[in-house]
Amino acid sequence: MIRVNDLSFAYRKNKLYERFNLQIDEPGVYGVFGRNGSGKSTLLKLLAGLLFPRRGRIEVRGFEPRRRHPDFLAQVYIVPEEFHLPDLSATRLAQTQAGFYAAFSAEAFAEYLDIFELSAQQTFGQMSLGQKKKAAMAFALATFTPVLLLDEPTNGLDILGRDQFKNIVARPEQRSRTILISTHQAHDLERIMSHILFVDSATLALSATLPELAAAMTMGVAADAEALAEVDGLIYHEAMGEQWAFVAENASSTPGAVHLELLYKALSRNKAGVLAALQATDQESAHV
Ligand SMILES: Nc1ncnc2c1ncn2[C@@H]1O[C@H](COP(=O)(O)OP(=O)(O)OP(=O)(O)O)[C@@H](O)[C@H]1O
Repeated sequence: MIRVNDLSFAYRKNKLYERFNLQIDEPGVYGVFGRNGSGKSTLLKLLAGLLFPRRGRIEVRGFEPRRRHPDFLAQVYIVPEEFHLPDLSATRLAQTQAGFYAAFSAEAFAEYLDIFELSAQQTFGQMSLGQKKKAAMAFALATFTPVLLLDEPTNGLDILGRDQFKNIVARPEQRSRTILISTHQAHDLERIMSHILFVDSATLALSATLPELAAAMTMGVAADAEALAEVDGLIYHEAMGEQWAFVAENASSTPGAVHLELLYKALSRNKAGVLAALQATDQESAHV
């Protein structure tokens, strides 16, 4: 469905991706993580055909995004972190733009606006920043394009708005889509993610499902240094007052707890340890 082979991309002399590979074959909610400036927004724009690779090949649902074929544009919807909405009401937006997306659902749009507590008649010019973001998201989610790319979707949303967003993404009608979400709100969004992608140093450092991560690692809090010393296979730990948060290899056959913020820190500080844990479970399951 999405294939990136040997991608190189640079903004003038600023090399961002070098021999980058990514393969996505199944629908799901993919969390795209990485440090500031690691290239998450750039990756989403490359997949949407808004930027062009310098080298390598990108394929999304059989199309090369850079060609911007109309059939490709009808299948992929992106909400960049910064976007512009014309000064229209939601109703008018649907009338003017829904026609581009064959599976757009006016009923779902109305329902999502309702969940976000927005009026379909109010114009975007009269909305706050967070309300505009919700309106853009409601439209994007109602397009039902097979591929949906959301850059920092919960930035600027209040606590209830974040819950509303999560509830919509988790609804059954969204399940057949491939949704890529670039975010730093790991803790906030971990409940809805099925896969994790981690971009680091111009490469894809990690691509795993949540069950794979839970089989390979466990994450939690040890009451004190003594308790931490008893944790086998430590990959990462950090002080939290008297307590210690940790990521460790999961030696048991029951899934460990996954906390994406801790995983993110472990990947940033000890990528080799995380990858070794994943590889170890890979080999174990290959022997079953
Ligand atoms: N239009 C541009 N022109 C030149 N350089 C750019 C441009 N957009 C981004 N960059 C640079 O490319 C790098 C990656 O930017 P990008 O926005 O893709 O990162 P990101 O992972 O989404 O970051 P953040 O987490 O801060 O949103 C950064 O070093 C940034 O300065």
